[in-house]
Amino acid sequence: KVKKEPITEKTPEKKEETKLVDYVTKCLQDYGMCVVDNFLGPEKGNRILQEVVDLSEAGQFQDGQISSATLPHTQMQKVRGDKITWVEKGTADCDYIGYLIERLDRLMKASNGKLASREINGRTKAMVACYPGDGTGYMQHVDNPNQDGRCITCIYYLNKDWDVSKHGGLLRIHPSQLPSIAVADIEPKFDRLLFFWSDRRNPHEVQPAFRRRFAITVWYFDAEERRQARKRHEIIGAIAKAKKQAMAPSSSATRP
Ligand SMILES: COc1ccc2cc(-c3cnc(C(=O)NCC(=O)O)c(O)c3)ccc2c1
Ligand SMILES: [Mn+2]
Repeated sequence: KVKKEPITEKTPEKKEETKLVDYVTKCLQDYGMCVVDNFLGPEKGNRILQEVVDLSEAGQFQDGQISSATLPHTQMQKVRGDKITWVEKGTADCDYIGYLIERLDRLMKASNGKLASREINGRTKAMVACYPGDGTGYMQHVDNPNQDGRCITCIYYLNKDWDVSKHGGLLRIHPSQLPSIAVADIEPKFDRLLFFWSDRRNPHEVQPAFRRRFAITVWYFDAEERRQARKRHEIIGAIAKAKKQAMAPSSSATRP
């Protein structure tokens, strides 16, 4: 008697998610980056935007800027003009930002094992960033130039009716994995999700923004790289401690 196999009926959402996982993993493999538009839909997108605007207007953002010490003080060209605040799932008054984090975690968990040899095993909190629109941006940089463990940068944009020709604020990536194209220009559009490898494969910049520009970034960790980074950190800490002890005036020494 043949055992009747249960039909694993995939719900439409399940099918949707599998399709998205296949698209994201293939894109990251082939191009080192991936854009997903209309990720959550307008209702959820608007809820998240409202929470971010409320955070911004409640003065929750701190200056994220790093100023380039090399330039004379007068023309201090800010390396980075964004103001940031960190949000975790469960942060008060951030239920919809929490929902976004939940959806990203699910997507990354489902993508695990399909991202080259990377094993994603954790993430940072969500960094909510606001470029104030004063013409500041972020000079070309690499998110993770020295193997700190972060392997995928994931940015969710919240800017309605963004017109780069008027508002600037373009994200320009100079992908080293794609010699064929010089740059990838990504507009910070509402409900747009962007992934890219956080390491030196993707130097990028935020061009000067002339309108308030919101984004939420989560960095996902690669287990092995994170382990190595922690180990290096511990060794550096141990050396510093040993040095301090060696330099401290030893109590046993008799005062002259
Ligand atoms: C030591 O504490 C901190 C805290 C927060 C930090 C945030 C960034 C960062 C990195 N990249 C971008 C970016 O590329 N944005 C692209 C876009 O918005 O389209 C950005 O906005 C911000 C870098 C260093 C940090 C150090
Ligand atoms: Mn960056």
